[in-house]
Amino acid sequence: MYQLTANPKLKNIVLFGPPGVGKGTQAKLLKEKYNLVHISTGDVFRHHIKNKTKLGKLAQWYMDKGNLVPDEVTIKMLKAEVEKNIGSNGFIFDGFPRTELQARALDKFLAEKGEIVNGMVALEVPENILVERLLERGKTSGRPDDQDEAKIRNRFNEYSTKTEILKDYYQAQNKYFGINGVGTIHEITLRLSKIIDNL
Ligand SMILES: Nc1ncnc2c1ncn2[C@@H]1O[C@H](COP(=O)(O)OP(=O)(O)O)[C@@H](O)[C@H]1O
Repeated sequence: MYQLTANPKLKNIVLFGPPGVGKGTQAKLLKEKYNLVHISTGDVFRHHIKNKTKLGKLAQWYMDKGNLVPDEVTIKMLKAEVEKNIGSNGFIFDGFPRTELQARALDKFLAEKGEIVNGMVALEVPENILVERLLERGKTSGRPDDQDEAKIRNRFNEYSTKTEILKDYYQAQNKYFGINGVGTIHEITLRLSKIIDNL
């Protein structure tokens, strides 16, 4: 039903996968290729933390522990980011939704605008490789949540208990597309593009 009202040129993509899987790297490349607006909830929160806003202070309390920021706060922030970019070709959501409540909120919010999530593209990489990657990133990223193995493990725990089920949520709508996330950056961009081209 939503298909009829949605602008066929618009593409709203959810880039999905566990911490450290390479969503940020790929989102930046795909954003250029498809002329989409990239919204990384992690980046937006870090921006608020850097600028010491009220939202930043609140988010930091959760992020520093490797916990998810509460849904209510995250959804409000995400909506504001979308509103700032109305009229774009579409969005790449990176790090959102991360809970079923967020996914429902996104569907509802987009439907109000006559839009849909066209597809969730997921990068799949084994967890042991990811922990190594995150610790490596922690040496240069300056991110406190990348520097401590206990925090990293907690992020995976949040992922497996709250986020992973979104695979089922989108699969039920025939919108889940998983790809192997091990390979060169270029190989992975090609794998993702093949899916996006057919959405
Ligand atoms: N959609 C979201 N819901 C709740 N918390 C979020 C969300 N997106 C980001 N965060 C918070 O920001 C942190 C870092 O996010 P991000 O940079 O996307 O990390 P990662 O590399 O772990 O995928 C998360 O661990 C979480 O605390």
